[in-house]
Amino acid sequence: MPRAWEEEETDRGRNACSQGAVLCQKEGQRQLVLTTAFDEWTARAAEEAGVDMIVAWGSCQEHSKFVVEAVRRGAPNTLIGTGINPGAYESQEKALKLANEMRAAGTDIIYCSGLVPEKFAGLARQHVPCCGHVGYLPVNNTWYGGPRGVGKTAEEAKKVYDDVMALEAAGCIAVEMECVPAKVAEEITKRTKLLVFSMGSGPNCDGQFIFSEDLMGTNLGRYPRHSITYANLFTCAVDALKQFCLDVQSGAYPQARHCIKINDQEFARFQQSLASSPTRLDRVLDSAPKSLDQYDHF
Ligand SMILES: Nc1nc(=O)c2c([nH]1)NC[C@@H]1CN(c3ccc(C(=O)N[C@@H](CCC(=O)O)C(=O)O)cc3)CN21
Ligand SMILES: CC(C)C(=O)C(=O)O
Repeated sequence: MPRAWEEEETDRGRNACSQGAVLCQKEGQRQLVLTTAFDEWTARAAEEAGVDMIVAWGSCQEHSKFVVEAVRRGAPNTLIGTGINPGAYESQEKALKLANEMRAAGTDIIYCSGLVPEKFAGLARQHVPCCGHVGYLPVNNTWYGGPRGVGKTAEEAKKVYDDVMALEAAGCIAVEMECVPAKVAEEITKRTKLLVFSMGSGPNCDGQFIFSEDLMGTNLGRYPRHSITYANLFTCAVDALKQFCLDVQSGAYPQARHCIKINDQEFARFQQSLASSPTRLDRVLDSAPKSLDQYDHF
């Protein structure tokens, strides 16, 4: 018998990789693959590559909508999670309103780091699929004192476990576990119903999540220890643009095949119509100051 996710993949429509199919991963059939996309072509590349879920967001609600719409155009058949800053959820009502707007823009799962469980519960009651975030939370950076592994002491590891249980009780369907020691992440994954997406938390979760800029080599900053890089697209882009500069400067571009033709007869008629028009040089000389008197007004 085909496994749930295989069945659904034979009939690809919007959300071929549905939440139901995704939740079956909890049975350990295979690791889910997650990455980020902030534009249409990266989303298309992720979908063509077979990524299970794309996480996309912007700097504010309006920007997030714009990003999610582009990502949905690029990846019509892939599950999308939208990260929303917990600060944007001023109230329970606002949380629902924002979540609905993001779902209208094309997202499937509301992804939020640092949101208090009560607000997640409000969303879950309205059947909004939610993904929480535990371990190192960049959005709460100040409290962690910068990026670091979280859960390296028994107490801190237990706190991560408690956070996951609170998200589970609030009705979330998944959690991103960021920079938690692999052995701790494994023990917690064994004990929660939630899908656990590992970002640097080892192999024994339900999926692996790496930023697309790290995978493709377009990260302009530091590559975190957990990242892996398969291409150097930034270098490729610089090479392509550099070659264009060289070709324009040397006259190698454009060639005949880049140019639009006009038949000889039409061109001859056009030239005739210009017979009495001054040349560019005439016009430039004509517009040059005749004498310094022109600058009287200074
Ligand atoms: N390109 C990119 N990749 C990411 O993984 C990523 C982002 N951006 N932006 C938001 C957050 C920030 N993240 C980070 C950033 C740095 C570390 C970091 O410095 N990690 C340590 C290992 C920690 C430890 O061993 O205690 C490192 O040495 O890389 C971790 C997560 C993950 N996220
Ligand atoms: C997707 C986002 C919330 C993330 O994982 C991060 O910034 O670490």
